[in-house]
This record gives sequence, structure tokens and C-alpha cells, in this order.
Amino acid sequence: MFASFQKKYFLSDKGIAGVKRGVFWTALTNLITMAGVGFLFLVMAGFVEHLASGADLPDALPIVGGLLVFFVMLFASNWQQYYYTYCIFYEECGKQRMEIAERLRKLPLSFFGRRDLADLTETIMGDVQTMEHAYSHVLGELWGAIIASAIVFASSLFFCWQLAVAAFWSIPVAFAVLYLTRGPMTPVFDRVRAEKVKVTEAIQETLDCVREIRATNQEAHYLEGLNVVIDAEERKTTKGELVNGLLVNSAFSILRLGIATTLATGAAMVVSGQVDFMVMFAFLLMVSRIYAPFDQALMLVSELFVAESSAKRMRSIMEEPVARGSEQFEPVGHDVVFDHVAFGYGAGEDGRAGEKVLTDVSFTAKEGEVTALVGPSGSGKSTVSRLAARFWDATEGTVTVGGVDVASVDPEVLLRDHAIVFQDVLLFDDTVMGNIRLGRRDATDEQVLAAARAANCDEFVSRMPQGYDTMIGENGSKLSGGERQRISIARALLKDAPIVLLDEATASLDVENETVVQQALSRLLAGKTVIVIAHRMRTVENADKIVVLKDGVVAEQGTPAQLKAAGGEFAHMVALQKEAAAWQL
Ligand SMILES: Nc1ncnc2c1ncn2[C@@H]1O[C@H](COP(=O)(O)OP(=O)(O)OP(=O)(O)O)[C@@H](O)[C@H]1O
Repeated sequence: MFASFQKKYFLSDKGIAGVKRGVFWTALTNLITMAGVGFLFLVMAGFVEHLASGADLPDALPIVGGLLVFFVMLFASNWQQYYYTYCIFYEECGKQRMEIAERLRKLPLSFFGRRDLADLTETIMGDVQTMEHAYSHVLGELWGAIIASAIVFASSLFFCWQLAVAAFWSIPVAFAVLYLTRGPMTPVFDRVRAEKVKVTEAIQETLDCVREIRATNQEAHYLEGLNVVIDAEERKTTKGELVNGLLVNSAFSILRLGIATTLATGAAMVVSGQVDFMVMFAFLLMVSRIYAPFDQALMLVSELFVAESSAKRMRSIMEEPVARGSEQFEPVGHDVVFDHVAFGYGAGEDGRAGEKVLTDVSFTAKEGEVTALVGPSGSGKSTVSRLAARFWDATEGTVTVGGVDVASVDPEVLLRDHAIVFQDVLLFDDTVMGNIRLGRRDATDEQVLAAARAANCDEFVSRMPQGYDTMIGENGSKLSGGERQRISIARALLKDAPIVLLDEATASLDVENETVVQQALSRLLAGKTVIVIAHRMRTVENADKIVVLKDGVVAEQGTPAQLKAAGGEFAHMVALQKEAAAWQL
């Protein structure tokens, strides 16, 4: 039973142990509270007896002692309950977030192509938060209340089974009503969540595109769009809350009907002489207490239904197959060989063929040489370089590094041999030093500085207030495009990996900087397998080999001189660029 419960609510072993303890301590707290009521009832019965028949007043000392013991037990039990129903779950949910983030890190990039990023953000933040609240405020409370009331019900059967039934019948009925509404309510909650994802998406988009929105004077249009999705979310949430409120209040009313039935049954039994008035009074006192622990559980039980859906979404990420492979990677040299490779984004998923973006691509990028990929926009250059680093797996043919099929190697192990400079440089809100050190975590300061100097970072970093210790803002917002790219190059240089993938590495540099960085690159790339993507023919004229891609196929390959002489695609591109360079405004 606990195993399916653990799976249903996506709990770790420690989490399920916490639930068990939380339930135990909540039940005990409820029982101690009930025992306190019983104790006060006995004291009061003593007073009533004194008033009725002049019996001795109960002794004060045992009463004070009893109350003291009661308060100490209640405090201790409450404390344990608090720890096991709250503290443990904040830790549990923190761990869940980390587990999901870790899983996402290992998932193939094709997964992110299929899944909406706002939806994933909502799962990591919103769904985990829902679970956090459900675990801490509902699970323990609910089961603790159920167990405590079952024990009290069983004991009260001995005193008067008719009154016990009259007092307790409403608890299972109230829960049954709520449970039956689970089916129709789940789609309502799912719709509310879908609207929330839309709001997150719209806000993310607005923030991501804030520059473009300003530049095109689209503020009013975007705000209007944002308003529409926020309004829709508000409407769906209000509707969901109203339906939920209606059901919960019906359950509350049914629960409280137990007081009326206890009173009516008790009165009838007292009148017919079946029970003593004090027994009826004791039952009335009990019903005034027994429903209280259910109040919060009833109000929030719908959160458990929502939490089930949240757990399902989290499980779907955790069950997503990660890109696997051997951790043993012993290539012979680092030639990168594409052998009749075909590839389509989305191929193989949900049985889809995926539209081919590469067909029958074969070439070798030799160790110690620079292989340049050129071709029109959309011809597949970036895709080829991504396949070399196993960001995706080829759908046909093989990509090998030093004779080893990359599809058989663990992606993390494979990437240790790759240094990559992307077209869109991603920087972290850290110091310049910290950002470069991402290339190699264990690098000394001297090694980081040497890489930075080689990438020509010194010039702009020396103008920064704290030099290499200056924080560069979120995604390097305080840096120019060229500066960001130089940091990224420094990272790659520091990594000193045998294979280097440069994607338009020098696109944001001015002529002066480009020359310096090119020199640094050619010095430091010596001996490596370099695959460079460049649009500008000037950049690739010194390459050892050029592979020209057109519509996903290799149109031609050879040295720059051979290709120019052949007068084919490459020669045509060189001529076009010369023409473009001659243009004047
Ligand atoms: N993540 C993706 N999902 C689906 N299709 C993609 C994805 N990335 C690229 N494509 C498509 O694959 C084809 C090749 O794209 P690729 O980025 O490899 O071309 P490219 O030659 O590098 O282009 P550019 O020079 O403009 O950067 C294009 O048709 C593109 O639309």
C-alpha cells in the first residue's frame, strides 16, 4: 500500500517515512487533545456530582498535575507533528526540484524540442510547490485525523454504539462526497494549470523580447496580449475556486450534520432512559472536538487531487529516457568522421519520421586540421556540428570520433573532449573569472588569466571596476556582443579539449578584434580537430578543408584552392561575398 502511495505522490524513501511519522504524530496529537477533553469532562462531572448530591469536590492537586502532564504531552507531540509534516517536506520538495533539474540536464535535446519550456518551468516551480503544500498541510492532517477518529469511534462503541454511529457517520459521507467529485474536478484543475502555463509563457516571452518590443513600439500590443491571458487565467481560477468551494462547503455541512444527529439520538435515548444525560453530554463534547481536525483536511483535500496530477507530470519527466552510453571512451586519435549520416529533428519520436534536414552526409574532419562548414542559411551547418557532439543522434549512418561511434558514448563523457563556442553566447550572472572558469572547473587563476589574455579579454576587462572579479549581470547584460564572445572563446581555450566546434565564433568582433582573436585561435587550436561554421569566406580561406552544404547534402568538399578552382558552389559564394563587400550605402 505504501509503495503505491509513494509512487502516486512521487515521494522518496525519506519522504514516505516522513509521511508515516507525520501521520503517527498527528493522530497522537488528536488523541491527546481528545484525552484532554475527556479529562476536563471527568473534572466537570465531579463538580456536577458535588452540586447534585453534595459529594466531595475533586482534589485540586491531581487536576493541576493532570493538566500539566496533558500540556507537556500536547506540546511534545505537536512539535514532532510539526517537524514531520512541515520541515521534512520542505527538504523533500527541494530534493525533488534538484532531481528534476538533474534529470533535465541528462535528457536529450530532442526532449526540449517537444516540450514547452514554460510548462517545464511550471512543473519545477508550480507543481513542486503544490506538492509541498499538499504534503505539509493535507497528507498528515488527513490521515492523522482519520486514524485518531477511527480509534475514538472504536472506543466510543463500547459506551453507546447508537450515539457513536450518530456522531461518526458524517465523516465518511463527507469524504465520499468530496472523493466522488474528484473525477469532474480534475479537468477543472488541469485547465487552471494550463492557463497558468500560458501566463508564464507570455511573461517569459515579454521579458525575453523586451528589446524588440521597445524597438518596434509594440508595448501596447504586448500588454494587451498579456492582459488577455491573465484575465483568462483569473476567470478559470475563480471558476475552479467557486466549484471547489461549493463542494467543500457541502462536505462541511454534511460533517456538521453529525452534531444534529448526536443531539437528536441522545435526546431520544435520555428521554427513553436508555442512557444517562452525562453520557449524551460526553458525546456532544466529543463531536464538538472530533470534527475540528477534519476542517483543514476537507478544505485542502482537493489539493491532493491536484497533487496527483502534479506528481504525474513530475514522473513523466523522471521516466523520460536519458541519452545513455558507455563511460568508457578510448578513441584512437580525434578524427571526426560522418559516414552517410541522415538526420531529421523529431525523427523517431511518437513514431514520426521527422523531416530530413541532412541526407547522406559524409566527410572527415581530421585531427590537427581546421574543417570549415559553409553553405546557405538553413543548409544544416549547425546541425552537423551538433551531431558531432551528440546533442542529437543521427537517424541514419554513423558519426565517429577516433573510430568510436558517438551514439555509444555517454554524452557527458563525450563532451569532455569537445570545446564549443556557440553563436549565441550564454553567460552566467557571475564574475568574468567565474564565467571563464566554466571551461575547466579546476583551472588555477593563472590558467584562467592566460586563456583570457589569449582570447583578447584583457583589453575590456582592465576597464571594468573590479577587473576579472567584476560581476557581469544576468547573461552578461553589462557586456557588448564582442566581449561576450571573447569570454566564450576564453572558456573554450581554457578547456583545451581535443575537438573544437566554433559556431560563427568571430561574428560579433570588429575587424581589429577579429584579427587578434583569429591569431589566438590559430595558435591555440594547433593540433586539434576543429570544425568551424562561418558565413564569411574570408574567415575560412585558411581552413585545411571546406565542406559545402546545400539543402542538407554535401554539395562539394576539398581545400579552398581546389574548390575555388572547381568553380562550383564555394567559388560562387566567394564571388557573391566579394560583390557584397564592394557595395556601398
Ligand atoms: N531545433 C530544431 N528543431 C527543428 N528544426 C530545426 C531545429 N534547428 C534547426 N532546424 C531546421 O534544420 C534545418 C537546418 O538548420 P541549421 O541550423 O542546421 O542550418 P544552418 O546552416 O546552421 O543555418 P544558419 O546558417 O542560418 O545558422 C533548418 O531548416 C532549420 O529550420
